[in-house]
Amino acid sequence: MLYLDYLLSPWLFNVPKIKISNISLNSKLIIGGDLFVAKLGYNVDGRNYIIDALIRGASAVLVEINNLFLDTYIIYFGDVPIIYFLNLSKKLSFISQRFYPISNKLRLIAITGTNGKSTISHLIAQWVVLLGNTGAVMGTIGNGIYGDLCPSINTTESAVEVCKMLYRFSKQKADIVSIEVSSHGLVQNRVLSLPFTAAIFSNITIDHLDYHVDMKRYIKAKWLLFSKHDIDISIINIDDDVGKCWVKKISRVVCVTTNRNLFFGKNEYWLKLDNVKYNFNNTIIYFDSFWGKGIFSTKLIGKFNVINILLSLATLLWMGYSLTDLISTAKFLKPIVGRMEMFHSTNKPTVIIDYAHTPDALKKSLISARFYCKNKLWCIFGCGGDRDKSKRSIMGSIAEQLSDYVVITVDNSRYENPIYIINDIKSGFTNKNNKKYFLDRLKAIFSTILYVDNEDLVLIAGKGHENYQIIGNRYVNYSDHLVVGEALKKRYSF
Ligand SMILES: CC(=O)N[C@H]1[C@@H](OP(=O)(O)OP(=O)(O)OC[C@H]2O[C@@H](n3ccc(=O)[nH]c3=O)[C@H](O)[C@@H]2O)O[C@H](CO)[C@@H](O)[C@@H]1O[C@H](C)C(=O)N[C@@H](C)C(=O)N[C@H](CCC(=O)O)C(=O)O
Ligand SMILES: Nc1ncnc2c1ncn2[C@@H]1O[C@H](COP(=O)(O)OP(=O)(O)OP(=O)(O)O)[C@@H](O)[C@H]1O
Repeated sequence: MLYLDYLLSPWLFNVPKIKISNISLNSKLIIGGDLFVAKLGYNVDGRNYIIDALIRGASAVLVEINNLFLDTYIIYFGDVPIIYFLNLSKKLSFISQRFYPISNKLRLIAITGTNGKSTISHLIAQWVVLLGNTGAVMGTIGNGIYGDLCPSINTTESAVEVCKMLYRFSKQKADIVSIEVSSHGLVQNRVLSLPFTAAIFSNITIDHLDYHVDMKRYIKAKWLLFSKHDIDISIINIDDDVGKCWVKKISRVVCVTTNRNLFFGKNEYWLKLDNVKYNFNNTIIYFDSFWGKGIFSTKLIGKFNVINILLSLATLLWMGYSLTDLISTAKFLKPIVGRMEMFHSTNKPTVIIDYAHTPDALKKSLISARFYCKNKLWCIFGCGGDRDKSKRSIMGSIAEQLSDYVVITVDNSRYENPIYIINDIKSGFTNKNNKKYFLDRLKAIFSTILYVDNEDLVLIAGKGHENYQIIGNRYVNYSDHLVVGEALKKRYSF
């Protein structure tokens, strides 16, 4: 509970003293005493719901406007002030943080990049827990104290929800929160007010061009985290060309690389891979860094997970965790749900479930999968509807080049006809050999697992942890994990 005049005092002085019990962007969630924020939406104009919010008992309304002359103008509906704000989307994170303050002991870590955000954020939270602290995460897999996550709507939730959750984590005495920050989240200022102890950049490759239009604008959106946010240190993957270019423009940075031939100055912060050994059940990592050298083994598999682990390690080292403790606990880090998760049992084919849904992720997961495959490599995947169409044919071409058999199926078709999506993927193929098509994902996976040889490996890409299929606007129960479990159970030993 807070008073409106105090809440808005950095921007306005003539605001009445009214008790506010909560902030909400959605009129449907307003209950008596709440502040309703009516913003210009991408689908609908939130200002159309002001009356709805008032009927439900809103005690004040903030309205986003484009007109400079109306900025900070207040009209009243009975006793309820309706306040016009220019650039409300830029102020909302600050307003929300004033309403939902966090302890200054809570350290926030932002993770951005096309791929690897969930993996890195979960690795950090897990590692922090292994070291005796309380870690929390916010991102695609869910939000909450590590081990007790609630499903998320967005990778990065709205400015209001982010602050609300941090307030809760702060009360739950979390020490560290790792927050996935999407490019949409940056453009929409969802984390603008947050003081980040560290900001991590994993990589940037083609994705989300339906929203950003071209790569230049997509990169510019990601750069917002490092140029317009409050950050103590940037932890940058310099194997990535964009990351390499950015470190020249950032003053406080830890450079992370898998290139052992790179050397760093005495005054630089750095961490590099010295050597790596990939085994069937684990990966052995040798590294060198500003903080010292080390070796550890991890249950995470897949080449790309090496840089994810190194970025997490560099962040925690910079934050003051001991090198010895980090090394001794690394072997307890668990693979992240739906990310290069391998299912292997004797006399049955090996199956990997991976969330790869971008061209680069699919390429890297297929390259990694090949390493664990003794015979033929099968790739089952689809592409999302109403999202970046430009990646579909590229993913088709990658799957054709890097696997022996390709099975195309559906993956969150939303309002698009799945046949058109499949045709877009097909347009990336150079021939018709070794391809199968299924409009039913369950059948695609079930029949493939029953059909393949014991020595084959089936990579199922795209849905990872998701336990639904989005058709139209309906979330229909569906899980790759359950289907794989049933299919492997059903398969008799050859
Ligand atoms: C296109 C887009 O980014 N939309 C995001 C945006 O929604 P919006 O505010 O424009 O929504 P809108 O439907 O036009 O509604 C406008 C306003 O009217 C309000 N309203 C609406 C109906 C009503 O009855 N009453 C009411 O008050 C809404 O609550 C909203 O405040 O702001 C919302 C709050 O932050 C987001 O949840 C929403 O994400 C939608 C669901 C979405 O699908 N976004 C995707 C594209 C996205 O953001 N993806 C990224 C990256 C994911 C990845 O890396 O793969 C993410 O961070 O999730
Ligand atoms: N460092 C990396 N480089 C390239 N690909 C990666 C990397 N890390 C993970 N991937 C691939 O991306 C997929 C998604 O990984 P993860 O969920 O960690 O990324 P994300 O950035 O959170 O994705 P999203 O924002 O879409 O949820 C993985 O299943 C894997 O195929």
